[in-house]
This record gives sequence, C-alpha cells and structure tokens, in this order.
Amino acid sequence: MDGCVDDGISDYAEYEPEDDFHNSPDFQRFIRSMSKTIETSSIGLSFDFENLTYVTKKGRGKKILQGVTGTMPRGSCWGVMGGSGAGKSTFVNVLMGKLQATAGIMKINGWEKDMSKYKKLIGYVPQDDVVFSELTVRENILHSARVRLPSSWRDKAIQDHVDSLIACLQLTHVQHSRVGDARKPVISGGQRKRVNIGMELAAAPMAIFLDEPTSGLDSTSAASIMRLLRAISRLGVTTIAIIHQPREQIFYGFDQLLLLSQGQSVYSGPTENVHSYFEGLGFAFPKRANPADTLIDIITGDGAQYTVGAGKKETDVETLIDAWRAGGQYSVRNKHLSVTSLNDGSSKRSRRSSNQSLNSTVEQEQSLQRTMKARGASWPAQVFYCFKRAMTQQVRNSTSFFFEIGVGALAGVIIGLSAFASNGHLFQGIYKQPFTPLSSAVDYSSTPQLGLLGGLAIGLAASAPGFWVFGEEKQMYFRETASGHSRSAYYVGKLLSTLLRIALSSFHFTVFLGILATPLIEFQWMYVANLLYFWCVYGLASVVSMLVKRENGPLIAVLGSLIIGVLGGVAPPLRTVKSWNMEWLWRASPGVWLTEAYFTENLTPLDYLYELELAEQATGFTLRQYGLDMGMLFLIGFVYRVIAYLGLIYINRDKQR
Ligand SMILES: Nc1ncnc2c1ncn2[C@@H]1O[C@H](COP(=O)(O)OP(=O)(O)OP(=O)(O)O)[C@@H](O)[C@H]1O
Repeated sequence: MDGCVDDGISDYAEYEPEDDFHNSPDFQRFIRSMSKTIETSSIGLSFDFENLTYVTKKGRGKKILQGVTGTMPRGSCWGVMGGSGAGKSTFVNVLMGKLQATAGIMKINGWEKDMSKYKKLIGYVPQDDVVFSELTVRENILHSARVRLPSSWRDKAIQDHVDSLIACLQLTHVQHSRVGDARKPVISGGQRKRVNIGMELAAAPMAIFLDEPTSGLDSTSAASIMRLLRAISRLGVTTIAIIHQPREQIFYGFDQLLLLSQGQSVYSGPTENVHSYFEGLGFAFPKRANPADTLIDIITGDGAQYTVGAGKKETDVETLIDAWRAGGQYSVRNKHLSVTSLNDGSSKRSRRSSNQSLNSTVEQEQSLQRTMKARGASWPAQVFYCFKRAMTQQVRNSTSFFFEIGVGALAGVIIGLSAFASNGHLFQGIYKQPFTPLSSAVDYSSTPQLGLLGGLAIGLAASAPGFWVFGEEKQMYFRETASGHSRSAYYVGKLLSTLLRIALSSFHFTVFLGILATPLIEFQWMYVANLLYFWCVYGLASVVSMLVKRENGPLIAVLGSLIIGVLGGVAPPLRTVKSWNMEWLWRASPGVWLTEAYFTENLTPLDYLYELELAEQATGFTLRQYGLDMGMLFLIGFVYRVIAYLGLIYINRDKQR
C-alpha cells in the first residue's frame, strides 16, 4: 500500500504485554496501522530544553516559566503536573512552538530548531472538545485523517485506519451518531472527548500533546485512554499530557513526570522514582492516599502535613526548586544514537524511563523532512474535503438553510408588495419629440427605490447567515491550521459551499419580487443582479466575522449591509453626491451598482418613448452599462473575500501556530 511501509513492525513487537488491552484484536489492528503510518524507521521526535524561560510580552512582563530544563526522548510518555497556574499550559505551548520562549534552548532530536516547523508531525488535543457538532463521530475523525495523512494513501487505506482507530477508541457503536454539543448533546461527554483525541491520533503524529485528556471521563474511559496513550508511546510517539490530579492508575500510567511549581521544575524523571525523590526530601506518602494528590499538595507548598515525624521544617516551593537544582539532575544529557541502536528494543525501553535523549544524524533529519513533506493531502484535495464537510454541515443544519431561503422569499414578497400598487409602472419620463408637450410629472425615483429596497432586504436576509459561515467555527480553524491544514484550502472550500445557498436564496427572492412588483427588467437580469448582491453581502459579513466577537457579529453584519445599501445613490441622489466629489465612496459600495443595474434594465426598454438622457442627468446614474455594474458587484464581493481571508490568516496568528 502506498505510503504504508511495512517496516515498523519491530516497534509493534516491542509493545509490552503488560496491558490487557493489547489482546484486543481492534487494538492490535490499530497499533499495526499506526506503526506503519508513523514510519517508525525514522527517528521520531525527542525534545530537549535548557533553561526555558517565558515572559509575557504585554505590560511589565510576567515571568511564567523560568529555567525549566529537561529532556523528553522519543517514545516517552510524560505527565506534566502542577498546581493551578504552575505554568503547565505555557510550558506545553512553548514546547509545541505555539509560544516563542523568551530565553533558553529548545532542541528537537538534538538540533536547535523551531518546533512550529514540525507541526505536521505533532498532534495537539485541546482541553475543550473542538469538534464539529453537526458531523458524526466518524466524519470528524475521517476528515482529520484524510487531510493529514500522507497524500499517497488511498482512500481504502485511510478508511481502514480510521475503522481501527474508532474501534480502538470504543466508538464503533456511535460512529454514525452526530457528535452534538454541550447545548444539544448526542453522544456522551466521554465519547466526545475520545473523538477529540481520535482526531489527532488519526493523523498518526510522531509526538502528541494533550491538555487534560482524562478530565471529565469516568474511571473506565480514563483508564482506556491512558492505556491507548501508553501503547502509542511504545510505538515511538512521544506523548506529553498535562494532567490535573489524576487517579492513581492514570498517574502510574505515565513513564515520566515533569512537576512544575511557580513556572519552575521541581521534578523531572521516571514516575517510579518520584516517591523516593520526595521521601529523600523529608516527605512521607500516606499509604491510603492517592500519590498524585499528595504530590500536588507538596509541590504547591502545602506539604507540611506529610512531614510528620520526618523532622522536616521547610516545605515551601522555593526549597523544592532549590533542591531540584542542587540535585544535579538538572542538565541535559544527550548522546548520539545510531540507527541500529534506534531499532534495538531494549535501548528504547530504557530510553523511555531514562532522561537521555538522542541527537539525530543529518541523514535522519533529512529523512524526517521527507516524511514531513509527504504528509497532508494535496491543496485541491483539501479544498474538496473542506467543501464536502461544509456541505454536510449545511445539509444537517437544514432548518437554518430553509429558514434562510424562506427569509429571502419573504423579503421578496414584502418589497414586491410595496411596489405592487404601481402595477409595474416604475418610471415616468419626458416623452420624445414630437410628444414632449404631452409629458406630465416625471417619476425618476421609483425604479432606484426598488433597487434600494431590494438591496436593503437582501442585506437583512443574508447578513446573519453570511456571518455564521466563518463566525461559528474559529476554534476549529485554529486547531486545523495549527496542525498544518492549508488556510487557503479551508477558506476556498468553505466559500464554495456558500454558493448554492446564495443561488437559492437570491432565486426565491427574485421570483417573489418579480411576480409582485412586475418591473420591466427581465427575470434573468434581475436574478443575476440580486445574486451578485447576495454575493457582496455574504462577503461583507465574512469580513465582519473576522473582526468582531461572535456575539456582536450578526448585528454588526446587518448594520454593514444597511450602510452599503444606503450608499445606493437614491437619497442623497448620486447627482448630488457627484457635486460633493464623493462619488468614489458611493462607487465603492455595491448598493449603487445594484441600483444602477435596476435603473438601466427598467428604463432601456422604454428608450423608444422617453428622453432617457434627461433621467440620467437628473439621477446621476449611468445607463447602458449593466455589464460593468455586474462586473463591479462581482469585484466588490471578491475584494470583501480577499479582505476576509487576510483577516483570517493575520488576526489571531499566534493561535494558528
Ligand atoms: N498571556 C498571559 N499574560 C499574563 N499572564 C499569563 C498569560 N498566560 C498565562 N499567564 C499566567 O501564567 C500563569 C501560568 O499559566 P498557565 O496557563 O500556563 O498555568 P497552568 O498550570 O496551565 O494552569 P491551569 O492548570 O489552571 O490551567 C498563570 O498565573 C496565568 O494567569
């Protein structure tokens, strides 16, 4: 199978039979698939960090991490623990390259490199379940696998991989259920958490970072997640999880522990040694208590209760930090390992429980770079997957889809009714010679007013749905781009998915407006004009969705659409605007082009009868440039989308790292 090399089985063989989980055929299938996927002949990812310091940039600069030193070899399974505010998230963010360390050295496989360059090889499971609620369990995981696995993989291989992962996560029975969300849950919270983890595992990362992967899970689910993480680390995937007061079973599931307190390390090393280390400092672990709880008490400076009879006085955090530094366990000890030693099972096992990392050779680094390049679907494929996913979301959200179409139709009915009484008579001009003396009062305003009202109605109908295209799922966008998903593919896929809604909404609007107002403009030209105006309103709403908060978005999008509608050249008339030398501002708005198109197409059929030039002079509109009007509407809608795209990629850039 393309991209699925069969040379990683040695790692599978290395999997330790200590876990009863290992006997499950589903689990074995997944491990086999995973070991093929991560191409275990390569070096994997190990991290060394020396004196890692992070100071906030804003204000006076708060020191959040200070002099954190350690080493996390390939395939090690780490738990990062500490009290609230100890700096765990900051540490993991610095390690992943999401935050830039203020000082210190960060090495990947022994080389000083920017971790954000390796994002295709790492997985990050956020604490909150960032998943698509409208999609099923399987669709969420499958999308991630399709976009992030090597492009050479065939769909059958990807489906098999996902099948085994879903089975392994014990989600097979709910795989076709929608994920739902906290407001409207469909699957349980624990199952949603497993989907969250599955989305990262589907991409077969070489290192995985998890923020509280077991929080909110019952003990059985938590234990099964822990077993899975351990098994994955046995394949060479470096596993680093932030944990908060884990149960004993979970606690001992981690080979290694990094304990942080006030942004500094107070212990970093094998879990099996943590007892003796703290006992050496004069603390006694009560037999019946959960050791993780005891540790948290100690490292948050609340360890006095564990010193009874030990004669220890100092239990404050500074003493713990100093003791860790003074212990000499502070330096990074790397050594070069050859490929042969990499493939030696015993050395891997000892590496997991030791604090010894490895430096890759130039050839190994090159191989890693090649692996990285091969990962991820091609750009057109990513566009397709995003488009398909967005269409599925729309089908599942059919109520809002039909509601939008209904609102479009209703807007057409209301505007149509307002012009119904005129019976299609929306213009009265000066008759051509020789009938000029027969002319009565002119009506140059009814047609532009129809355009104006149409524009306002479209604005009201389309702004909120346009806003929600991007306004609803920023967290998912951040998550996906941080894992190497193409931003432009995401954007284009999403944009394409809106075209059908725009086409249908404008069609319904035009039909009812046309039937009731009976303007002279032919149906197809009115439809094209309305369609392109919908296009502009959706574009403007996308810009708004990049700039304002979710809760304010729809209102501001509606306000924006009112402004562009009012700049339609009706009141004040475009002629007056020209006298102020402000026509450029009106011309920058789609409203004026829409109104002008309505004006042109309603008047030109009457060219044989009226002096249209007089109407042109009186209003300031230019007749007989329908093509230009439509071109400008398209262009303005396009420019709005370019601005929205720039907003998408440049605003909150740090969250996309
Ligand atoms: N950008 C920032 N500006 C100011 N303070 C910050 C910033 N980021 C984090 N902090 C502070 O730094 C400290 C460490 O934060 P961090 O989120 O890393 O801790 P944590 O150990 O993950 O905490 P928790 O377990 O509560 O999530 C906290 O006191 C937090 O308020």
